Amino acid sequence: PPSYHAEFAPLLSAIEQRLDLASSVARHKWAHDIAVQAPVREAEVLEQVRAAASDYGLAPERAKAFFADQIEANKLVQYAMLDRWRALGRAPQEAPRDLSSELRPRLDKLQASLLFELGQMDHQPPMDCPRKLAQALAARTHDPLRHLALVRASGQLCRKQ
Ligand SMILES: O=C(O)C(=O)C[C@]1(C(=O)O)C=C[C@@H](O)C=C1
Repeated sequence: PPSYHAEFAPLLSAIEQRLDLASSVARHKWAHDIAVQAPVREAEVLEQVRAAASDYGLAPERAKAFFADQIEANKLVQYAMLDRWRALGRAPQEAPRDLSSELRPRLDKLQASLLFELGQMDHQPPMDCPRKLAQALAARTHDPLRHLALVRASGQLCRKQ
């Protein structure tokens, strides 16, 4: 049993929780015909994590780079979902959840656990990080989009500098 990559589990779970909101964000953007890219909001998120970084033993630039990857992964999933819905000519029936009153606050709430788990990992970096991470990602999902999103989100995990 591949328990040797268990050390990645808490951080990857936190990453996945944030990615799980991407399709709801895309659903809102489809309903209101809003662009995926929201530069002002991105700058706000990155500034928030820079400011919070030291509470988790992280350098501001490390926290920022990690979150820039989370945002890129989120957009990857959003673009993929919108592409599917355009091809089908419709999105799922579910009522869209509101971006500013519901979804962004939920994304904000996940910041703490992501920074905490990144801090834990950086405090004790796994040996042979890139290979173990790849194995952990492979074991985590068989969904191609989800796998790609996780690869993007963890792109700089093993590169502390
Ligand atoms: O808040 C949004 O509009 C999102 O799409 C979420 C998010 C993020 O991952 O935080 C992703 C893309 C946007 O450019 C800004 C922020």
